[in-house]
Amino acid sequence: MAQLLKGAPVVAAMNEKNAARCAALAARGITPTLAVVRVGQREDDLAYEKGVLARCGKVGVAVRPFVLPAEATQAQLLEALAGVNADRTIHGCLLFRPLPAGMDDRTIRAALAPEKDVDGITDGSLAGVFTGTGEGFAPCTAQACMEILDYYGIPLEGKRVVVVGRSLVVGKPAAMLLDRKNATVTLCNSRTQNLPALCREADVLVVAMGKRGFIGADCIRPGQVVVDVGIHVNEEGKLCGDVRFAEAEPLAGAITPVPGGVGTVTTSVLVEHVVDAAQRASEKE
Ligand SMILES: NC(=O)C1=CN([C@@H]2O[C@H](COP(=O)(O)OP(=O)(O)OC[C@H]3O[C@@H](n4cnc5c(N)ncnc54)[C@H](OP(=O)(O)O)[C@@H]3O)[C@@H](O)[C@H]2O)C=CC1
Ligand SMILES: Nc1nc(=O)c2c([nH]1)NC[C@@H]1CN(c3ccc(C(=O)N[C@@H](CCC(=O)O)C(=O)O)cc3)C=[N+]21
Repeated sequence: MAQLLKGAPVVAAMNEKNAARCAALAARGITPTLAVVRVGQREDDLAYEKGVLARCGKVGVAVRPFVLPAEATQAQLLEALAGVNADRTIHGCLLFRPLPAGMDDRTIRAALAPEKDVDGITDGSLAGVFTGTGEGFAPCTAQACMEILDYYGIPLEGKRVVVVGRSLVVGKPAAMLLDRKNATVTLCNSRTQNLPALCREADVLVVAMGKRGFIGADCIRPGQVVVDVGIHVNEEGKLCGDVRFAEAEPLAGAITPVPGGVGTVTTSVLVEHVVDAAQRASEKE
């Protein structure tokens, strides 16, 4: 039986801290405020948005939705972002991606003011993750993995960590953050050979490949720590991860469940970044 690395206590601890910091800012007349920019009505955008609204409301972060129709042009989205950038009462911005076909992700990302990039999508934020200088913000999901490992006291220094998936949203920044903890990190991609054997060598296995149930018992060494970042909906309409939980759980030493794991912590990291951004902005005034 593996230890369950549930998100709930991590979220509770982060909520408490975020709420206290919000109250301190409110006493100075500042309401940390997040702009949520969405193009169209994609289902997983809406699911994430719902979680963000609930979590923000709970700790005292205001949310300003900017919703554009699915057929909006790139110029219209750039205009919305310019409005977000110019508005001094907005401290952070969450832009749902992937963007509709026909919009250039790079152009759009570059349009967001780096100091409002609480989701870590601009090159400036990612450079900060790379250099460890603390400028910008790390992508929330990558940081959520770290928050869980930290909360449960999972040792990383000198440990072998295998990260499966190298997207800029999760895998690559997670590898950088793990490296910063002096773990020995192996970063895998779709061309990686002998993935199961490689996975079994890890002390900590982080899975962010976007393939439902891809990781099974053949990839797990008894006692391993498994962090499952994947979020999918199965045939029964239930949330599940990239890891086949029923197979992995009896082998693993500790494992994050889906639902109730990394995904729940992601929103708390986002909220923390908004509070950080509001605090930084207030210190500049
Ligand atoms: N918990 C949360 O809050 C969040 C969860 N997610 C979930 O995390 C998962 C990953 O998301 P994201 O990073 O955006 O996904 P992407 O599709 O952008 O990236 C997937 C990565 O996995 C790699 N990969 C795919 N197949 C294999 C394979 N057979 N062996 C090794 N590597 C492979 C790809 O390699 P290559 O580069 O070679 O193509 C790629 O680097 C998804 O399930 C998503 O829903 C995402 C964001 C937030
Ligand atoms: N710029 C950007 N950043 C994202 O992080 C991003 C995005 N765009 N576009 C959409 C996808 C999808 N995504 C989800 C995250 C959590 C849940 C989710 O269901 N969360 C539950 C918990 C899930 C669980 O229990 O594991 C919750 O917050 O309560 C769903 C979807 C983020 N995304």
